[in-house]
Amino acid sequence: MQRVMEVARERVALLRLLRSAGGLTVAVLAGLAAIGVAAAPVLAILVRHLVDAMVSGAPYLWPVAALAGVMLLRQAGEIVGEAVDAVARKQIDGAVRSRVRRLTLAPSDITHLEDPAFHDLAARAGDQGITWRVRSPGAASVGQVKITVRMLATIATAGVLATYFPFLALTLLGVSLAIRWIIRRQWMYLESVKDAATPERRKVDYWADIAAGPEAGKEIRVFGLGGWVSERRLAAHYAWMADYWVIRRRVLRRQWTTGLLAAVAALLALLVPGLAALHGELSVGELSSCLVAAWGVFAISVMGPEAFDIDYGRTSVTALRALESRRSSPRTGVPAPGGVPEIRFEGVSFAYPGMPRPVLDGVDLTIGAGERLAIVGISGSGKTTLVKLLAGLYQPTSGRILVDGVDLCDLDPQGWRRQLSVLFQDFVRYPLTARDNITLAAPEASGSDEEISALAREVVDRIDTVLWRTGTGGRDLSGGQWQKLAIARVRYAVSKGRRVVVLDEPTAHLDVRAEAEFHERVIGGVGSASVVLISHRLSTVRPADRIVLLRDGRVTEQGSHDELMAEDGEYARLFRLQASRFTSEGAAR
Ligand SMILES: Nc1ncnc2c1ncn2[C@@H]1O[C@H](COP(=O)(O)OP(=O)(O)OP(=O)(O)O)[C@@H](O)[C@H]1O
Repeated sequence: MQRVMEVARERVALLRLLRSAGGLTVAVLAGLAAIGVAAAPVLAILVRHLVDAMVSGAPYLWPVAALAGVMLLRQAGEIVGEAVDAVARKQIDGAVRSRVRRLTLAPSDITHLEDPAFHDLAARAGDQGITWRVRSPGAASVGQVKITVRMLATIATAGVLATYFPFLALTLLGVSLAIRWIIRRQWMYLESVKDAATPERRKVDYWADIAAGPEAGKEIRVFGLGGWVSERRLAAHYAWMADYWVIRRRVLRRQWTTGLLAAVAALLALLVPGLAALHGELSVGELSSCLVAAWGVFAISVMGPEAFDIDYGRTSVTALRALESRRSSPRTGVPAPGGVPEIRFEGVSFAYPGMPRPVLDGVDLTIGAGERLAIVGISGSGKTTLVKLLAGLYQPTSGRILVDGVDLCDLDPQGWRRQLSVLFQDFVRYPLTARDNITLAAPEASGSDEEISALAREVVDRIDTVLWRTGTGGRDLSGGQWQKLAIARVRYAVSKGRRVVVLDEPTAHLDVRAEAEFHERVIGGVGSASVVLISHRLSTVRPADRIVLLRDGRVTEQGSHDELMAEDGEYARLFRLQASRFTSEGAAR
């Protein structure tokens, strides 16, 4: 019973999706549905009048005209229906995809983006691509309309047959629905097998993207990985489909049961009215009507394409519901304090979801208002993670981050981020204009052409140059030019009022001159804002007010460059190691 309720809920949810198709489309669908429901029983009735008139020699012009009219109407309905269905499908699919995108973007942190279960649900909820059927929520929703029409038409046609043979009508309806139920169960089982393999399907998509996308194109060619990538894609495809193929073969072998049931039902549908006509209990017209009606009832046993659309697409609805239920209401909080804040990490620990060991393990650190703080440490010591916590992209597992004494968790995330300007180590190279690549760091503000051009001068002549290598008329930048543009992005955001600047490896791609000028031009140019600078190049961090060394998830050393050198600890050792490589002594070694 619970399962029946669940299926009914799914079906209603599918019909509800129609709201996204727009009023006019739904109205036309409803009109076509009415024609679809009425056509089959009306045809069965008209056939009787036509045949009886012909047999008795009465005029049969009007039954012919009526019959032709209904058939024409049904045919026209099917033609128009194809187009309207396509429109409705597209509108619903578009709406569902937008919904999934909104749900993906809604959380103010990024924990969900690293949860495979979230990605599986998002893949199921969205358009599932084109296999031999279009597997999408729109197709399922339109399919639900069609199946509803078919069911109502079948019941009405069974009603026509029941006026002569109620028991036959009921039996035929029962057997036809049973056949349908069996086939549907088999296909649903198959669909659940495929659904369970969604993580495998994502791997197929990954390998397909790697093979065809521009990102990995260079390495694939230089490493000679073309064949290997194709094999991995194929292997992923087999891993995804292997169980499915085995089970599908088993299901196909079992089709004889439904074939047998169908043969018995067809025999009954022919024999019962036929024998009655032989015994003079039915006129030829009534016999024709019964046969047409019986065939109409029997037709419901055939799983039309819409049934597959529903069973393939209903997983979208279930997944969308699951995504909705995971949605937490957007985090709000108190407005971020005004002015340049003091930021204090108090015993902050953090482990990535699903990871056994914490990356940060009791970090105590204060970033004074207006301070130029550098964070150094070996690769993987947690520098970027600290920045992500500072930006509120993750919550500390324990401990807290205070902004002018207010817990970061209690601050309005959007308001807090309006105070930050972050240049991530893996900053995004947006396939947009140079202007957009700069101004999107402070989308709420507007910048004059002059100021944007001044910021972009070193990189491009025209700020409206499109930086999209695969786009028509676009051009690409070198790694260092992109980094300069990303730095321009930060400077722009600071000019629009950001008060805390975070720079994660901002000079990694810069040439020697640009690196040498970095401190004066970029750090010196941020005015009273605080700066958190992360770099492996210790020459870059040397002028900072304070340098912090992260090790084993904790702050182990801190002080100015001179203080740390005097301390002669890990920082001093790393600094000497780097410096020695530029001295004749180091070069000779
Ligand atoms: N999204 C993630 N999920 C799981 N573990 C992660 C994730 N991001 C980073 N880590 C792990 O956390 C640790 C710290 O990574 P983080 O990027 O903060 O180091 P880092 O000090 O910035 O390194 P680098 O100097 O190389 O940039 C690493 O061991 C890394 O493998």
